[in-house]
Amino acid sequence: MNDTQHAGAAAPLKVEIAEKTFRSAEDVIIAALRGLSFEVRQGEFACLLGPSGCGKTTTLRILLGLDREFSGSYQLPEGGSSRIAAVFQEPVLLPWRTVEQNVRLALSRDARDMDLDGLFDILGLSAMRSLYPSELSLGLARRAALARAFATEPAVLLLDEPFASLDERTADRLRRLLMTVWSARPTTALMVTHNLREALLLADRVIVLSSRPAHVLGIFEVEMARQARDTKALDDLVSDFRTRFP
Ligand SMILES: Nc1ncnc2c1ncn2[C@@H]1O[C@H](COP(=O)(O)OP(=O)(O)OP(=O)(O)O)[C@@H](O)[C@H]1O
Repeated sequence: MNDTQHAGAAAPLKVEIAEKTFRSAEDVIIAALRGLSFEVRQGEFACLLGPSGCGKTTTLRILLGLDREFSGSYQLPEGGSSRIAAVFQEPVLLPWRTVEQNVRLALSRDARDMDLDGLFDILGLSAMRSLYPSELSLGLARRAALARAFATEPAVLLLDEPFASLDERTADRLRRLLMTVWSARPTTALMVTHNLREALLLADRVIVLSSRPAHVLGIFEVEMARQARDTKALDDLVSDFRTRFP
């Protein structure tokens, strides 16, 4: 049994998943999540950090309404022109539409003509608006996917390892672009990652998950201002983190 509630814009994203199981091809029951409970406050950037296969993507799929076979409940804040936006590892762009058309198609009809200059500018996409997805590098395609997600001004933004399989320089540039666009348009955000440094660079709070079946081991608050998180500061944050979560 599950239950989805919608709360006011100031309400947190609240997750209370009692259990989520899968049945394997060999008919074995696999418990992916058990007693998973956490909140993301309004306007906060949180990371879900956990080992490979612990149930992170499963959690996002439940929040996106793509998987309703679980016991428990969750509550999504409301607001924005769309309630929820998602950015996945693979930026699912329509190949026969330009970058700009891909972004505008995500908008509600009455917002289709909105001014997107500022958003394209922040993401360094101004010169790529009329390109087609096949003409974009992987990094540019991810930027287009971020533009599409932020353009809808969602009440919640879910990101599933959006920088995976990029070379480290491109990934780092994109992380910084994400922070610039997020700071310009603060949005309640939950990002899945298994990259500790990435989580400590981006997040206000890191929600640390156990191995499968996932539950919360603890919360690591990153109290340092984002501009101060340079290489040395990140090394210190990593060692603080390792002291708490060996
Ligand atoms: N449709 C499915 N059928 C059976 N088992 C599944 C299914 N989807 C996920 N699982 C299993 O549930 C567990 C959690 O999977 P999930 O993809 O949520 O993990 P994850 O934390 O996102 O992993 P990663 O970091 O490697 O992407 C894994 O053991 C996975 O094999």
